[in-house]
Amino acid sequence: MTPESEQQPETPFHDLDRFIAMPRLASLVLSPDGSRLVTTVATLNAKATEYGTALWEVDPRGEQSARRITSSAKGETGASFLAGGDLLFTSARPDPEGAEGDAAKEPTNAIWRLPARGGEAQLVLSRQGGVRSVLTSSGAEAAIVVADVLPGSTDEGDDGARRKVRKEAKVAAILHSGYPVRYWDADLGPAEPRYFALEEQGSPGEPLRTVDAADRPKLRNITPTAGSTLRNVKQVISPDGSVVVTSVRIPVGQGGLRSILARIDVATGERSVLLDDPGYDLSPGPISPDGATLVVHRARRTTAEVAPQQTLGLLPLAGGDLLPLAAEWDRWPSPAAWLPDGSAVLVTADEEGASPVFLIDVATDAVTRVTGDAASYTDAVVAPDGRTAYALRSSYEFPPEVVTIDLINRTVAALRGPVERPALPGRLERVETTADDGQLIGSWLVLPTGADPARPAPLLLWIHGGPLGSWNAWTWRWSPWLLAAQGYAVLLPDPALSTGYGQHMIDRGWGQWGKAPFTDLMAATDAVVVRDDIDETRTAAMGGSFGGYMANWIAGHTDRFAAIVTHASLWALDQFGPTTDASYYWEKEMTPEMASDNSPHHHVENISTPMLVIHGDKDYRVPIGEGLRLWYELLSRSQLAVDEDGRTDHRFLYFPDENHWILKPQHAKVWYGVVGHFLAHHVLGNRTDLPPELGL
Ligand SMILES: CSCC[C@H](NC=O)C(=O)N[C@@H](C)C(=O)N[C@@H](CO)C(=O)O
Repeated sequence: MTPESEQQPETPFHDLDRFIAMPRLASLVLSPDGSRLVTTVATLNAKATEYGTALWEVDPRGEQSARRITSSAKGETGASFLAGGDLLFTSARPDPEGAEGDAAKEPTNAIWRLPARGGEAQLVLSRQGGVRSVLTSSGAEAAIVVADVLPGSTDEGDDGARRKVRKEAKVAAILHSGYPVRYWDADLGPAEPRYFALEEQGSPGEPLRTVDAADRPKLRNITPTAGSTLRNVKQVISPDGSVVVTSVRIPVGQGGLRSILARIDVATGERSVLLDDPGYDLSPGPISPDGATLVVHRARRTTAEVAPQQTLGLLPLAGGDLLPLAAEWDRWPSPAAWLPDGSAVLVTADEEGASPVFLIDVATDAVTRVTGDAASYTDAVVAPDGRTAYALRSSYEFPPEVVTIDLINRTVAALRGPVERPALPGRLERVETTADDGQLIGSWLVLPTGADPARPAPLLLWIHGGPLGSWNAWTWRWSPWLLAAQGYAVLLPDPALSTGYGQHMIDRGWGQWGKAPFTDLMAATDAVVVRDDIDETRTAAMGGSFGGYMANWIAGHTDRFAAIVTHASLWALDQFGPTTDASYYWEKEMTPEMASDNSPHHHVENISTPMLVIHGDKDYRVPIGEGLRLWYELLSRSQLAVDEDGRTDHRFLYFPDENHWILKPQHAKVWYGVVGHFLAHHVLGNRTDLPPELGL
């Protein structure tokens, strides 16, 4: 323990067990009448090895305390209100009305319904292949189910029989003829997503009754011939439930894919192309309350010379041209909801280290910033009065919480949610510096309690991933407060390629990762190490994913840091391109020459800084080959001395059963424990214990 931390009041960030046990809030849905808000809370199980989720209700008026409304060992998620007020959700919990022998079946995600009038949740629908998600319409008692089917199956019974054959033969093999074959940490296939209409028994609003399995609602496949085109795409349903608009990913030859928009008639399954623009990948935003207009999100398709750009448009669903929406606004908006009178669209967009809520007037294109604080908003929903919105809000000072937003007065207030804000072991400051080309570089600086000129804090430079992102929201994955609790200051800069600073910030780093992103990071570091509350002689750099790429690049280009931590990092760009799960994306990011010019592995001989390499074997985005090659090349070619046992000061923390993220709570503890140990040794000169769970 450092002298600094001994004097700090205890916070959950001083104890990894308390940190992983903090409940985590995600998602927010509002009932169509605006009277009920439902969120999801993840809590740690008794063995501290897994998170389970439950649904909680939050009073939109802020009067009542939040209350838990579901409970089961398997957890609940995917909440969505039916027009009449009943709540659908998904869960792999057992059916209390199930037949004998059901308990022995492998649990799959099924659809459950919690009646608005109270009472127990009832199983609505379960199928052998499980259910991915449910979409409900706001104005009619209609629901669409997204679920996977084996492509050759003729109906639900046949799908079940084919699954049984695979399962009993213990076959996991997948025969592919197209691309992609993996996504983040999931193997794609052999099943493919389909959309189903949920054919209800009984009339909307009719009191629920306990129904026999045979009488339960049925699924009607409305996309039987979709092939693999609906994998990992977004879809929306019209307010009257008659139309689904979806992205469709079409092959464009040689492993490439692009997204167009299709309209599916729910009654007939008839599908038509709504919008196809070879220059853009398209995804659907919300449909206007009158059902006439779709918000379209357009992501410009890149080349090595043309950087990405994201814009919105309005598309008449009855046919017509796409009308750009706020095209002159130099931000990348994510559409969230329409105002009930159809006059404006509520969006969020990264902006200078925050992600505020904005309103775009559809008649004038005028953009109004609604939330003024330096926080990030997600899951925004609008109440039927059109004056109030609700959202999840977080920042580097607090994890997600439920807030109410007054759209007229532009004020925000926290509601009585299921979780409290934790005490922090320090404070947050916004700092800025100017790069050589005049670009302003903004950063968040976490300062540990007690840092002052008499006791300057050691500094950790943390580099975000993407690279198209920004340090602007709370993350459980890289919490700077755990390091602040150990006495470190943590610098969170937004270099070139970060979002929220205009298109120029993207353009100046595109295809040149080793140039402006690197020099911006160094400029941000230079600007804080001159502070008298920071100790310039004790610094380290860390990053994950693209941030890990940057950490590797830094290692080969400067010895200013005492240690470097590189997690799930890109090392050799020539091999990364064809082995990542989305090579077609990478192909449009750099030419082979640019990849070679910007590849950290060419600079391994310059590396003289101890590096902690961290990688998960199930990482399909940055495949394990990057970590393995980095590790071997560090040992065989970097400048660090090797002792007679073949050991250097480099370390490799390998997770055989984790992916791009470290998800298991016990592994998150090991991650933070090993990182803390490595930094204490190389930055502070302290010997600390390794996590006992490593068994060393
Ligand atoms: C397949 S090429 C990279 C696509 C994407 N880049 C977008 O900016 C991406 O996934 N990059 C990862 C290498 C990465 O840095 N991921 C970030 C953000 O998800 C991370 O923090 O993991």
